[in-house]
Amino acid sequence: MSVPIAKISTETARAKINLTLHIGRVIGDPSDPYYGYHPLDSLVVFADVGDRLRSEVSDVTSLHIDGPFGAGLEADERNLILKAYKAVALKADIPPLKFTLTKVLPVASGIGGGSADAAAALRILMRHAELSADEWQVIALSLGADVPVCVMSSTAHMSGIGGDLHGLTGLGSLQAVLVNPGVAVSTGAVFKAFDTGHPAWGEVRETPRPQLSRGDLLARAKDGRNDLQPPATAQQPLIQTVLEALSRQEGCALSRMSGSGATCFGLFSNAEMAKAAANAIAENHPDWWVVPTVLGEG
Ligand SMILES: C[C@](O)(CO)[C@H](O)COP(=O)(O)OP(=O)(O)OC[C@H]1O[C@@H](n2ccc(N)nc2=O)[C@H](O)[C@@H]1O
Ligand SMILES: Nc1ncnc2c1ncn2[C@@H]1O[C@H](COP(=O)(O)OP(=O)(O)OP(=O)(O)O)[C@@H](O)[C@H]1O
Repeated sequence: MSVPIAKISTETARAKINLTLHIGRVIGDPSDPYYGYHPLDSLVVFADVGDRLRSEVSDVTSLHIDGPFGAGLEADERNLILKAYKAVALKADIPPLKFTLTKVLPVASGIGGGSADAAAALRILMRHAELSADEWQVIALSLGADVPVCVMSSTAHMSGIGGDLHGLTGLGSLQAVLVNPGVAVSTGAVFKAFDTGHPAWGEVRETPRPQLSRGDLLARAKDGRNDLQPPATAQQPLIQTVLEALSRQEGCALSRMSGSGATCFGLFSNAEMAKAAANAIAENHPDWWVVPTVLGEG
């Protein structure tokens, strides 16, 4: 059975938000394939804001980037979209594709923009190549720990180093505001600081603390935390300023950092309160990226 080929494809690369992120002790066994990585346990939701990726069957594979955050990103072979293409091309016969990425999400900001772009590219490539579910999973994880969950792009419990996924349905949605203060944070550096900074951040468990397995999204979020927030804030104190700006807003039920930062989210009782909070923060900080959004739908 051959895969039906669409000449033009489009995908949205939605922002990934770690409502909770529990981290365990670094994998210290050099014979382990995930040596140097950390076991994690996370409740992941997706926002209704994201990058847009378009592809068109062409004579040669290329990438063009535009959009508000396009200038901060090179369109060369280091880009995760071209890495995804290359990884699939090693396994299957795929046509050259001309990709256009509209970069809406800030780069290196804890909301998986690069991972979501790679995942969007994989979803497009799935229309051009027939590989087994296991092969797609191996390719996704080889591109980044967040890529498999971004391929799913729906509410999930994530464990292992990021590749063990369990989809969660019926948990509804949350009104939220995302805020990034315009400072890039290196994921690897924050994990390193997490390792070396103890006991300042508390004791590191060998396996990460499990998630609450009942209740709605807000109850589950409130039960957990982001273990990377203290080491990231120590590296980038502006994160604390963002968290305070969010928690000061009327109706803010919870404020927390996502991923390795620096983007933080605030959860609000309703859409009006989220919009009012976003307007107030944007007015005080015109240089910050501030977006009211819905988390967990679709
Ligand atoms: C922090 C999270 O965003 C939470 O969702 C992810 O775990 C990070 O996912 P990602 O950005 O796709 O990460 P990768 O590109 O695979 O790894 C970047 C770096 O983060 C560290 N890393 C990442 C994932 C993990 N489970 N343990 C780690 O220690 C490693 O030092 C690695 O070199
Ligand atoms: N298409 C892309 N978009 C964004 N970053 C990319 C892309 N391709 C490669 N990168 C590189 O990947 C790195 C991480 O980008 P990304 O936006 O996924 O980080 P992040 O939001 O911190 O992720 P996480 O939530 O997984 O920690 C950046 O330093 C960037 O240079």
